[in-house]
Amino acid sequence: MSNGLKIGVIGGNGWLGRAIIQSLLDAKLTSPEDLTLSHTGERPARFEGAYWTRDNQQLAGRSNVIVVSVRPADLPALAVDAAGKLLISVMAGIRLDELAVHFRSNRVVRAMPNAAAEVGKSYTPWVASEGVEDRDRFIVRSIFDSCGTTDEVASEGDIDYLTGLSGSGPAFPALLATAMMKDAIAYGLSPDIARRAVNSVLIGAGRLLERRNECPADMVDAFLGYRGTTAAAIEAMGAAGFDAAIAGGLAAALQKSVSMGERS
Ligand SMILES: NC(=O)c1ccc[n+]([C@@H]2O[C@H](COP(=O)([O-])OP(=O)(O)OC[C@H]3O[C@@H](n4cnc5c(N)ncnc54)[C@H](O)[C@@H]3O)[C@@H](O)[C@H]2O)c1
Ligand code: PRO
Repeated sequence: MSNGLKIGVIGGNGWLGRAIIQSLLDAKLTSPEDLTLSHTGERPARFEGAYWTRDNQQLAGRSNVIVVSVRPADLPALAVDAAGKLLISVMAGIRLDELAVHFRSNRVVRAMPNAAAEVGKSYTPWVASEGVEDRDRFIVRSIFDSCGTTDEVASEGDIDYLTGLSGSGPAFPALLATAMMKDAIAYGLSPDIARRAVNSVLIGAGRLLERRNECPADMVDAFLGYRGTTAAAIEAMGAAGFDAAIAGGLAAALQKSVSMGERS
């Protein structure tokens, strides 16, 4: 990335904003001096050297790329003229055409990172408006590569679907782990042992998938083929409606993403 890229993050003290900023700094994509970050309330004591402001128009004036990381419900109160700037929104549900009108920019990108940006492991799909140029695409890819892996996708419909699948995704293994913890404690294991066992399973399974880089179904098939305790568990979970529960959850997230865009 060339020097001189000035990035502004609106909502820079939020959960996702902080994770993106830390990833940018860790990847040395930008220096703190080239960052302008906005906040509400007291000035945050983090990202030393970055310029913090409560004035989002000032942030726009100091930046050539603006990342909007406020809650969708806070968008109506956020008045910023970003004409001539590349504007990247990570807000769930908010459409490209609304972003273009609201921020007065024809170079807008709608992206959907996830909470694993905090550890540089987000999957971030994005879609761009017609005005987005090749250099803008390079910048968007560089920003989200620094947070993990990224793909430009074909349509906003894909982003709505992926908002549930990968945007919300880190919550789902945590949900599975919580169910496993409850069962272990009901069986009589101590909470400490149960937590260590369950967390190790999640971390180990993630590493296995990462190293083998195979389709998860291949891993499931390998366990089914073994015809032991794991196969017994997989078959019982399937019979109890495991796949249907996942499909229902993803459908609910998709519906919510679409409705958030319609309401705003
Ligand atoms: N957290 C996630 O895992 C995740 C994943 C994907 C997408 N998103 C999207 O990212 C956006 C931010 O989510 P979050 O989880 O970081 O929320 P958050 O509530 O933690 O952070 C939002 C921040 O924006 C600040 N803010 C609100 N209005 C502001 C304004 N006018 N100027 C400056 N700052 C302002 C708030 O004070 C807060 O610090 C949301 O739109 C959400 O849909 C979040
Ligand atoms: N986290 C935000 C939400 O739950 C947006 C996608 C994931 O709404």
